[in-house]
Amino acid sequence: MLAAQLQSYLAEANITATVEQQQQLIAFVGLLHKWNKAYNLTSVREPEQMLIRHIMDSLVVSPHLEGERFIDVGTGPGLPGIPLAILNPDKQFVLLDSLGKRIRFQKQVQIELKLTNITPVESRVEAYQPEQGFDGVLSRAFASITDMLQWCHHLPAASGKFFALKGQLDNAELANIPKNFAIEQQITLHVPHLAEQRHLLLIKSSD
Ligand SMILES: C[S@@+](CC[C@H](N)C(=O)[O-])C[C@H]1O[C@@H](n2cnc3c(N)ncnc32)[C@H](O)[C@@H]1O
Repeated sequence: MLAAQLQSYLAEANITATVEQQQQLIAFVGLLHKWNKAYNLTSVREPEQMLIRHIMDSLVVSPHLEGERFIDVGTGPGLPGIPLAILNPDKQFVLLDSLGKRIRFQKQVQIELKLTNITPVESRVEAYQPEQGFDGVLSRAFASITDMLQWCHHLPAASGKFFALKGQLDNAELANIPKNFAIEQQITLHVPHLAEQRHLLLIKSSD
């Protein structure tokens, strides 16, 4: 049932996934559902809704990713990082969150789904010092754009950018982003069967 739903949502969104990737996505939903009570992972309780609100909402970002190395800041249970890692096995994803129990959940997912391209990290983002800058800094339901840029300015490589997944855009928030950053592109995302507006902001340092 869930597998058929996923297949039709992927077709609607024009996203290609192998049978194995589809199985991994469904298994991820199963683990989110199984461990949600114990780990308090998401307010979305039903697997059918998780498919739309978490899996598809993450996957629609995939066609817009540029580069090989990404960090998902404030990833919680691995959103959008884990669905994107499943769909893009050639890209690497650091999944960072300050809450240990969410990182423990991600490690369990990593083992059960045999994901070799994710690295769960428990840290506050402000304190995290990577050896190398990232091509992309992903965020979803993390912080205001201004706070996110202030806390994460040290993370992208010189050519890297921020990929901020947002709901309804707040004009005041957009107008007030720090002066040394510029919104390069504002993309409207279409998530099958989701009524709410979704946007992806691509932001670059203008220094
Ligand atoms: C609302 S949740 C969003 C989780 C996920 N990105 C999603 O879309 O479902 C925000 C997450 O950010 C984490 N977080 C908040 N401040 C943080 C910080 N300074 N450094 C790292 N993680 C942080 C929280 O622990 C929480 O898991």
